[in-house]
Amino acid sequence: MISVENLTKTFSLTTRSNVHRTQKLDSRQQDGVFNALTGVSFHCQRGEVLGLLGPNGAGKTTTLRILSSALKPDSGQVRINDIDVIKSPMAAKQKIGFLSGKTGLYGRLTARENIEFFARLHGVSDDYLGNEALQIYENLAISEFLDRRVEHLSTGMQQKVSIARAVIHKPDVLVLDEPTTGLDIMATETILEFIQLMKEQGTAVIFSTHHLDEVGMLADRVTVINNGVSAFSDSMEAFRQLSPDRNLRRSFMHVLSQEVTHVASV
Ligand SMILES: Nc1ncnc2c1ncn2[C@@H]1O[C@H](COP(=O)(O)OP(=O)(O)OP(=O)(O)O)[C@@H](O)[C@H]1O
Repeated sequence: MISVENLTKTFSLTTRSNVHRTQKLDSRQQDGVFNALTGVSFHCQRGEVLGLLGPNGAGKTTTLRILSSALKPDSGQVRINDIDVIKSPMAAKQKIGFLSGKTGLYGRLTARENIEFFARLHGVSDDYLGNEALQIYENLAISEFLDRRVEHLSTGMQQKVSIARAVIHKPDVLVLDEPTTGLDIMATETILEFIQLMKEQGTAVIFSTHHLDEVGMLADRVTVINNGVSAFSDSMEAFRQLSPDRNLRRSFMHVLSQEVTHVASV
């Protein structure tokens, strides 16, 4: 189980590039700082999928980077079972698999070399790589491409290799930042089926997306981040009930129009 409580993160806007990033006037910007997160909380149990929604710039990637310990929050807590992710990032990295927006694969290495390099850093055995790992490759439909250099693979194929790399050390929690953005229907389908499989195997999966149909298909829980705050965090059923006709787009728009936050206590 992963629990996230009251995360806050402020970026300093001292460099030209940072100022440029938030050029559009945003109420979160003041006195040379940008309050990207001011209160994000949610949780996801073993064998659950949580869909993380929010408009552009809401704070989804910032939140997910904190979960993966790529970024430190100013305050708040992230716990995976009994591990405090912020205090013990190395222990947490063993428990979490993270797919970020950029693939971060080495183009001149093959897909297999990329995955195995990462696996060995996490202490994965050769025996596992020669046996159980083959099922992961099969499930992601990358078996035939494993010995090609990553730079020669399509975007969808690279994304699937990145996902294989994120799960090769058997993490308890899988965090995927917009895993299907820019992919074709076939690659998207494979990735959605893979998320479902991870859930069935007991992994807690958190994925951010702008595609409400993906959330409708897979998610047990929904968190909506708006302006750096979790404006809604509850079950899929509670999210559907926000709209009289259980329409996800209308539920989403309803949350964005509300000042009052709805965060379930359990
Ligand atoms: N290093 C930084 N310095 C200043 N501002 C930043 C920095 N990183 C992120 N931000 C700002 O924080 C806000 C939240 O960004 P984030 O990438 O988390 O949004 P997001 O919800 O993932 O958006 P999208 O859906 O467009 O990917 C944005 O306004 C962004 O410009």
